[in-house]
This record gives sequence, C-alpha cells and structure tokens, in this order.
Amino acid sequence: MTSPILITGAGQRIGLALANHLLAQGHAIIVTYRTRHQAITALAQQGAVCLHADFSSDAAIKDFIVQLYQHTNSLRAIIHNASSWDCEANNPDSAALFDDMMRIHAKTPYLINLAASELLLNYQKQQQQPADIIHLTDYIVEQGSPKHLAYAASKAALDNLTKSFAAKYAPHIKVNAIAPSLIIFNEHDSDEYRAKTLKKSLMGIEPGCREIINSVDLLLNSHYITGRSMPVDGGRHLK
Ligand SMILES: NC(=O)C1=CN([C@@H]2O[C@H](COP(=O)(O)OP(=O)(O)OC[C@H]3O[C@@H](n4cnc5c(N)ncnc54)[C@H](OP(=O)(O)O)[C@@H]3O)[C@@H](O)[C@H]2O)C=CC1
Ligand SMILES: Nc1nc2c(c(=O)[nH]1)N=C([C@H](O)[C@@H](O)CO)CN2
Repeated sequence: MTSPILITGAGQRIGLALANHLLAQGHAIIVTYRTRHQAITALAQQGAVCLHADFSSDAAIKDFIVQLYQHTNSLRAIIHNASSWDCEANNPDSAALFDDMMRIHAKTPYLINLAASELLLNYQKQQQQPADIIHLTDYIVEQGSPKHLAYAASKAALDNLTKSFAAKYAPHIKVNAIAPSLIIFNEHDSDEYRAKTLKKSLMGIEPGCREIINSVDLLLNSHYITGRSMPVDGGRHLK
C-alpha cells in the first residue's frame, strides 16, 4: 500500500484543494476535518480516509494521533493546514484566544510531528527517499499584526518549529513552511476589505489555491530543500 499524505483541516478552501490535487496525482490521502462539510463526503467517495479531529484540547490532539496509527503504518508527508484566523476584536477573553491560537497553530503540529516521526521514517526506509512535513504559516510572521496578535505569534512559533524539526529530523525527513499572504478571500469579506487587501501586494491579485498547490508540489519533489520558509506573497514585502 502506498504511504498516504496527511492533510489537516481539509474540509474547505486550501486544504480541500490540496486534497483533491494530491488525490488526482494518485496519492493516498488521510484528511482531518472539524466540520463535516459536503466536500468531506466527496473526498471519502474518492478513497480518502477522513478522520474527525477538533484540535481544541490536548486530549483531542492525542486522540487523533491514536486514530492516525490505527489507519496507517507509514506516511509520505504531513501538511499542517488546519488554522483559525481569529482576532482580538472578536475575543474579549485574550487568555483563551492566545491558548487557542497556540494550540491549533503550534501545539498541534508539534505533538503530531513528534508522534508521527516513526510513520514518516517507515516511508523513508521503504522508498529510500526523504519524507516531508509542510507547515502552512503566514507572511505576517515577518512583521507581526496589530489586529491578529495571538494569531501572528502562533504562526511565528510554527515558523520556528520548522527550523527545529528540520534539524532534528534530517536527513530522512524534510521540514519546510509555506508563508502565504492573501491567497483566497473569505465569503464574508467586504468589497472595501478586498480592495484594501489587494493593494497590499505588488501583484495586486487574489491568486487562488493553485499557488499553494504549486508550492507543495515543489517541496514534495525536492530532495534538498529543508528548514526553509517559502514566501507566497505577491511581493507584499516590497510595498
Ligand atoms: N486563505 C488565505 O488567504 C491565507 C491562508 N493562510 C494559511 O493557509 C492555511 C489554509 O488557509 P484557509 O484554507 O483559508 O484556512 P481556513 O480558514 O479555511 O481553515 C482551514 C480549516 O481549519 C479548520 N480548523 C480550524 N480550527 C480548527 C481546530 N481547532 N481543529 C481542527 N480544525 C480546525 C477549519 O475547520 P472548519 O471547517 O470546521 O471551520 C477549516 O476547515 C491556513 O493555515 C492559513 O492560516 C495564510 C495566509 C493567507
Ligand atoms: N486560517 C486562515 N488564515 C488566514 C486567512 C484565512 O482565511 N484563514 N486569511 C488570511 C488573509 O488572506 C491575509 O493573508 C490577507 O489579509 C490570513 N490567514
């Protein structure tokens, strides 16, 4: 059996686009979902293993790891995509927001990476090529955010974990990050917000999921890139 690729938070948007792309390439896929969107049923019909996981507690993260080992004995890659773009304005309980942001963006990848290394190494032994861990971070790691302070800090923690895990797991497992700025808007985004956001990058477009798919393909096909963060940000750093 081919070693599956694990994608967290694949019920919608970028995670779902990645799952459909990798399935179409012939990969076996394991996805986690919190809300059972219709898309999850469609992924299951295409042969994906779909595991419910709400990473809102340490126990839930640990329960997922048990589930994962019940479904496979090897992994080609792990793509940590699950995320909550939450902000201080919507959360009067700052302590809870900080904990939630750190748990989904840093603690969940940290605990899964530590627990699943055996599965990734089994792939490397079988195929004699490195396995992969890919962290979806955020351009905002470079500059912080006055409106998403806890979110940005948690993504910065994930960026740092990229370097630590790369050094810890080399040469049998590569660990990289993809740091996007705007990729796709949310349905509720106002015209005003969209216009303002498009002006933040040199390219001035909403590029869509294809940009992340291309970046994931590049990292999976490399045997040499590790410990790096791939910026996918339309030249936002030069505006
Ligand atoms: N979209 C963009 O323009 C940008 C995206 N990124 C990053 O790229 C990645 C994908 O972005 P996008 O597709 O917009 O992500 P979404 O905001 O659509 O979230 C992805 C998934 O994460 C799941 N999720 C959220 N919280 C939890 C939790 N506690 N436990 C389990 N799953 C959870 C959601 O589940 P549910 O369906 O139940 O809500 C959702 O399906 C993210 O890491 C994001 O931070 C970075 C910069 C820009
Ligand atoms: N989990 C999410 N993280 C982020 C999202 C999102 O929709 N879900 N969106 C952004 C923005 O597009 C930002 O990059 C530009 O305003 C950031 N992170």
